[in-house]
Amino acid sequence: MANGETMEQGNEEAGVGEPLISVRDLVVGFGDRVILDHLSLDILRGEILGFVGTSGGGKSVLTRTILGLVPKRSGTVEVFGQDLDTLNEAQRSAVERRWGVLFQQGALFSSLTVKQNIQFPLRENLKLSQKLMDDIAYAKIEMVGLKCEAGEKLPSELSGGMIKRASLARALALDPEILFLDEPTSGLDPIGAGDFDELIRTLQQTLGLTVFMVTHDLDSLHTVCDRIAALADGKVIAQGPIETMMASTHPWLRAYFHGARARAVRSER
Ligand SMILES: Nc1ncnc2c1ncn2[C@@H]1O[C@H](COP(=O)(O)OP(=O)(O)OP(=O)(O)O)[C@@H](O)[C@H]1O
Repeated sequence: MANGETMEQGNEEAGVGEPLISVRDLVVGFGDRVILDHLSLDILRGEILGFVGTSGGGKSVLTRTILGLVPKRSGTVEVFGQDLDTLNEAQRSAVERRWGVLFQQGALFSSLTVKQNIQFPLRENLKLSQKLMDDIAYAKIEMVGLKCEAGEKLPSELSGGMIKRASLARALALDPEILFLDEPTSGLDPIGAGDFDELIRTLQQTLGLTVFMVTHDLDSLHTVCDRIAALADGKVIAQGPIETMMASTHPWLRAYFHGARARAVRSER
């Protein structure tokens, strides 16, 4: 949070909806290391929230904790107004169907074609005819800007950018309301990264998605994020639109948003 700013003020500033995900007082650690130390954060309906922080600071750990993949020591995580700890298995699966995840490495199944990868969550969660599953897979392939021939290819036959798009298509298979993206543009050249950012923005606007995006990419932060939250020392130290982050006096934020790389990005814009 910027100096003296409350979370509510930050939300109003961004002009977006109510919290879809609320994290309160979250503590996560491994052995005697505390990674997230009483962290609180809201992800608001309809926004693209960029999440930045030092390398190894716990950005992926937060994502994985929200998704229920890492146990927490204390605190609460509410998704769609429900505390995941209080849900039974069926209720939890129902919540999980409402989010899509794009992990850093894409994580496609290497022995399945793109089409089969996209159909994997459909098979796991729904009973659909093969024809309908094919129609859905090709609709998602088109949605992410791939040619329909890509559906028959194995991940090893795709470029890095195509793998990102195919992984995104799989994350969209169940028409999620919220997308979690872990460094979606890492490994892409600047043009590929810019195209991918544009795709995320278009999908967010046309599908009404909420997006939580862990990123180091200053271009993405400037061009597609409605709000940014910054993690340091296990806590969210600032959040708000890019202007709020740029105006922060916190040393890490100053170095990040005003350092040599940041100046280079701004001069290109
Ligand atoms: N399962 C685990 N067991 C032990 N330590 C872990 C585990 N998962 C993550 N960590 C540690 O937690 C810390 C935070 O990791 P995390 O991957 O969340 O960082 P990050 O902010 O996403 O970093 P980067 O920007 O480099 O991807 C790291 O020191 C990591 O080694």
